[in-house]
Amino acid sequence: MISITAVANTKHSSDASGYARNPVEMKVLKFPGGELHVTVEAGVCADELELKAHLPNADAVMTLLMTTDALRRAYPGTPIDVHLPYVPYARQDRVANPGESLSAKVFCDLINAQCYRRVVVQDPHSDVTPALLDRIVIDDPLPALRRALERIRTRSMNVALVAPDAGARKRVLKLAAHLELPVVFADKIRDTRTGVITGTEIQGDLPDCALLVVDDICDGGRTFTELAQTAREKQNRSGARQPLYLYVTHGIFSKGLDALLDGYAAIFTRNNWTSDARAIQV
Ligand SMILES: O=P(O)(O)OC[C@H]1O[C@@H](O)[C@H](O)[C@@H]1O
Repeated sequence: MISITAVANTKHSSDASGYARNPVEMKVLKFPGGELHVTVEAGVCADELELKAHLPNADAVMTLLMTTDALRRAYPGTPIDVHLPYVPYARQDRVANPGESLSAKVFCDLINAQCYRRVVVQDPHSDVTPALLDRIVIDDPLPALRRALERIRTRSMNVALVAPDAGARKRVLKLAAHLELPVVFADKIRDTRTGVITGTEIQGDLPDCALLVVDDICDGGRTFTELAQTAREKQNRSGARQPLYLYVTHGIFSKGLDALLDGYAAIFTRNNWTSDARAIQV
């Protein structure tokens, strides 16, 4: 879904904030052949424009590009900020096998060509996205994670963060340092040709406290169901039974929540792509 807000400076009016924020209506049509057509409302008072775009598929990406063009024509010279909580294609950020495309670069080049004033994203998958996207602003990840921790702490006092794989390690270490929490490391074993996860290992002993697995994305969920199983086996061997929780910024949950909820006492997310309210939005 894409929404547009017109922000107008009202410093000389009675509005206390100094800014008026008004929605800009937009219409998206799909022709029988599959092509899209976008029309935006013209004439809304705007010193700047904000686009919010949830981009779960290629039609949504095309709609964003056409909306941007429509805005440039209807509001010439007005700066546009785009908020892309999830950056699609950011996960394929290196060429792992000869002959592959570099998807992250293809998508970031498309966004850079739009010349937005700012591109605001949440929890980019790796350092490659900030390196490729011009004028990127990364939203502070701590408030949402703190809200998840508050919910857990009402059930059990101490919490350790778990980095589910090597890719998550740097992110989780940084968050844990800010929050002064211990960290547990896990390693996901994946076949790079098929993408299939073939196992998970957890390093060392598990601390005697609740465990919060933290990652950027839950897609099909295999990373997390495998990790939950490995954690349970480890706990069974040591006789401990610390509750396991999951926090992901982008809750795609493409295979639903049932299998995940077998392994986790609660699932927290900043962006729930599903209508399943069992994933707690924080
Ligand atoms: O296992 P699923 O949920 O399909 O995929 C999510 C994982 O794949 C990675 O890119 C994400 O960072 C996360 O670790």
